[in-house]
Amino acid sequence: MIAVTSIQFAYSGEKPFFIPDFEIRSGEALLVLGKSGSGKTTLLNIMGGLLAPQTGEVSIDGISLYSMKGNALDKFRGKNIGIVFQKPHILAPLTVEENISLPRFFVNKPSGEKVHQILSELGILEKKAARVHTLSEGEAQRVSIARALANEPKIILADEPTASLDDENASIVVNLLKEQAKKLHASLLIVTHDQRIKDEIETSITITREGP
Ligand SMILES: Nc1ncnc2c1ncn2[C@@H]1O[C@H](COP(=O)(O)OP(=O)(O)OP(=O)(O)O)[C@@H](O)[C@H]1O
Repeated sequence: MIAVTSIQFAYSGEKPFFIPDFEIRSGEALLVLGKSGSGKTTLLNIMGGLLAPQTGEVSIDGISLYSMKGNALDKFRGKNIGIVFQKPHILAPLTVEENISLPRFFVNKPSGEKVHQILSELGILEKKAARVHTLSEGEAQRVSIARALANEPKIILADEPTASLDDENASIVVNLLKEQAKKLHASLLIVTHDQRIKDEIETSITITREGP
């Protein structure tokens, strides 16, 4: 479970964001909606341990994220949080399989079978030896999801995962995220302004720059 409490955040010299308190229990999903510039990616980065708020707390299973710093925070993030970025951050010189193995390598977990299982569940096993530039956008997004899931995280954060996808691929990607979150008993947060996702995930909050 992830809980966001009393967060205050402003980029230097800018006006603050209004971030409501909320929690996402294990196995549950939440959509964060809001116009462009409302602070959705900012919120995701705060929840992912990438951007410390000025005040307030993000806690994961009772552990306060920002009570940790530097290496300890990086390790905790690597082990517990899977982030699907807006643009797939996949490493071009590596194959699909190597890209998915990397996060496991960093936390000293063996790859092999687990990586095959994830690739197979996401329907990209036959692409395991492929280089990233040979993939379609839908496939690249699935690789990106596979990489976020590689360490079987407790928290899955996805930033506009369907933005560049057609209806069919958008639906496949959302359902994969939902299924995997259920299976891992993880909390899933999807940040989006894609109206198509609203039909797939019922619970949502909307953030605005002006506040309530
Ligand atoms: N590092 C930064 N320094 C200063 N301002 C920033 C920084 N990153 C983002 N911003 C500003 O903060 C606001 C919110 O950005 P953010 O990316 O969180 O919005 P968003 O809701 O995710 O937008 P979109 O839907 O377009 O991705 C924007 O006005 C943006 O220009």
